[in-house]
Amino acid sequence: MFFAVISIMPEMFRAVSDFGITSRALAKAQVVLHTINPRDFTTDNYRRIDERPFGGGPGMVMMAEPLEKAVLHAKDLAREHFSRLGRDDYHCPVVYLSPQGERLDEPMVCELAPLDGMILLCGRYEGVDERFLRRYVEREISIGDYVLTGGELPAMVLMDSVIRRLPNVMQDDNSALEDSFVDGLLDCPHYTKPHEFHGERVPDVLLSGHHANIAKWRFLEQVKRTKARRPDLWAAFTPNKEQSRWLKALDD
Ligand SMILES: NC(=O)c1ccc(NCc2cccc(O)c2)nc1
Repeated sequence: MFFAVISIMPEMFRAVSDFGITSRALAKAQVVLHTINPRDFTTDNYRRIDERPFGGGPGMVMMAEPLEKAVLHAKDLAREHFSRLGRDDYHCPVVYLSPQGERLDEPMVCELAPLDGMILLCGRYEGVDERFLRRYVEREISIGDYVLTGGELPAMVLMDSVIRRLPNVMQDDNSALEDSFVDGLLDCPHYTKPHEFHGERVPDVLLSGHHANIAKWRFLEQVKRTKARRPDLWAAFTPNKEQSRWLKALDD
């Protein structure tokens, strides 16, 4: 998967490129990451990328022109990348991370993971000149209803959530399938060694080796936890046939 991030703080992306599963995905060339600094596309001596907002008000706004040169460069990198793969039919949308965006959730991650790539625009300050956004941005995404000092952490959250769903990236591809939210419920409790921790033992069913009982126990634990913590998810949940049978047993 191809990623190009446009950011005035490209070093922040070492968090993705130098650590963990995302760095391994990069090393195995399952993921390509380019960082592009709009400052490199400025022409004045001060390398200006922001200016005071028209109409007054606090803070600064990111200017359209350096961002335009940066995004056109990102598109060139994408074209080169995919032409090396003999492909010219790729789709690599420009995505802007902002509190005004569509809320990122697991269904959206599943929708984004199959994309050929993404060009991620990380805003800072008060935001970006609207004329640039209207001309170049295809998707605006928010990771939650709060404001951060920049779009870099949201961009890394988005990248991480997508990269872990790529085939052969996780230790066990199934782990991404059994996450919280994947089946519309929160995840069940997990246990591992030691068998006893401050006198608290592991639930017997998990030591029974009886896989059907274990699956049922885990599902019912998911249900209990989702009902208690996320009634909104529980209200939207539609059980499959087997889950409906297990639920009936719960009510009996
Ligand atoms: N919730 C998010 O995904 C998110 C994204 C970015 C961000 N900060 C940069 C920024 C960018 C644009 C406007 C703006 O007001 C702030 N903060 C939070």
